[in-house]
Amino acid sequence: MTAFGFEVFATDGAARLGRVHTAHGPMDTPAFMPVGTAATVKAMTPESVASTGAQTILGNTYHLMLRPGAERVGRLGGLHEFMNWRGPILTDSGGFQVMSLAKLRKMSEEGVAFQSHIDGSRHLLTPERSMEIQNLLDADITMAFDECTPFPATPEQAAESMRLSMRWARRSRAAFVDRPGYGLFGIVQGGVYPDLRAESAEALCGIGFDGYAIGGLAVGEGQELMFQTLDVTTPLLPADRPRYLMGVGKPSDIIGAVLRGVDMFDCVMPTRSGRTAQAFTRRGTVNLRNARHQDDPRPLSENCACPACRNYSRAYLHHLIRSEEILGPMLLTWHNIQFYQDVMRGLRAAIAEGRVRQFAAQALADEALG
Ligand SMILES: CC#C[C@H]1NC(N)=Nc2cc3[nH]c(NC)nc3cc21
Ligand SMILES: [Zn+2]
Repeated sequence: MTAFGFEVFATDGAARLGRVHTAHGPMDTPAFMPVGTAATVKAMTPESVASTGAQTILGNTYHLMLRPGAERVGRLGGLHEFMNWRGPILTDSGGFQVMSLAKLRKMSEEGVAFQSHIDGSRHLLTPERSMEIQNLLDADITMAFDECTPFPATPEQAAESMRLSMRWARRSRAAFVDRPGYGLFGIVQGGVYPDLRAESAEALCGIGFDGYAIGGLAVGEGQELMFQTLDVTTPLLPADRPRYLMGVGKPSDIIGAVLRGVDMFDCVMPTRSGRTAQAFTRRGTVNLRNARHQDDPRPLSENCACPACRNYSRAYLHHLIRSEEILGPMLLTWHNIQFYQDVMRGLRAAIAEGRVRQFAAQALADEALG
């Protein structure tokens, strides 16, 4: 059985070309992981997701514990069996979602008591219960249970929140069911305060994790402050372990973070935008709802292998959107996931050839042309 592991094949500055090995197969990095919150990447079949080159998808403890229930997914063979996704699955621990979705939350040292936003049922999430749920889901990569520091937060608030998350990280490590090919990632907290980020990174390294995530960025602090925080955080994390920037981001965020040593990304932008008629292109996003597309016979993108670009015109996509046809969000989501995978493939090739800075400069120049 494969042991969980991470190989670095090449570096270009701080950027790394690597591969994460899991029980359900490899993930080439830098990698973008489509979000599959409720055991589905919205508007996509697993086959269509796999066709884009995506190797790993995300699931969410919070959503799946509420519906259909973690024990039920476990009885049905785990998430891979349940949703027919045969590659690696990373599940978030519930910390972030319970903050953003749950009602009537009550925090304590033990964990978070809350009511379901679906039916008002009462639940308690603790580090131990989050580890149990992610084990029942059979996640290849489990995330530590953390307390998500609100933004903005004072240094005192960020410090108190981060230190609670570090105590929960230790409890997550102790409760994690260690199996060959399965890994547990810690999450660096500390808001936008370099000294707190450093304290958190050192605390996690002292506990020891299979990978290290950076949480609490892309929450409105702006790209420059996000990059500054990365500049002080990634060097403190072990070079032989994957680094995962949670919830990021638009293409220029991802490219800038790869240049600063980040290996893994997830974001709802490509899927959510696909459902709101926004298509990603090298020149920025295109709103297919706009009437200017109604007679445009050209494909969305000349050099994209997705079905939307191979088989249809902008005029047709515009028609589907205006007619509220389900095929519209399906094709645009497929294109957006393909676009993100093409950006990651371009980054991996550029790192392999030692030209990642030129790749980044070209991508930014293209986007600036609009
Ligand atoms: C503070 C903190 C934190 C992180 N903690 C956990 N468990 N999941 C996350 C998911 C995120 N999605 C986004 N989107 C911007 N940011 C995230 C941050 C976290
Ligand atoms: Zn396309």
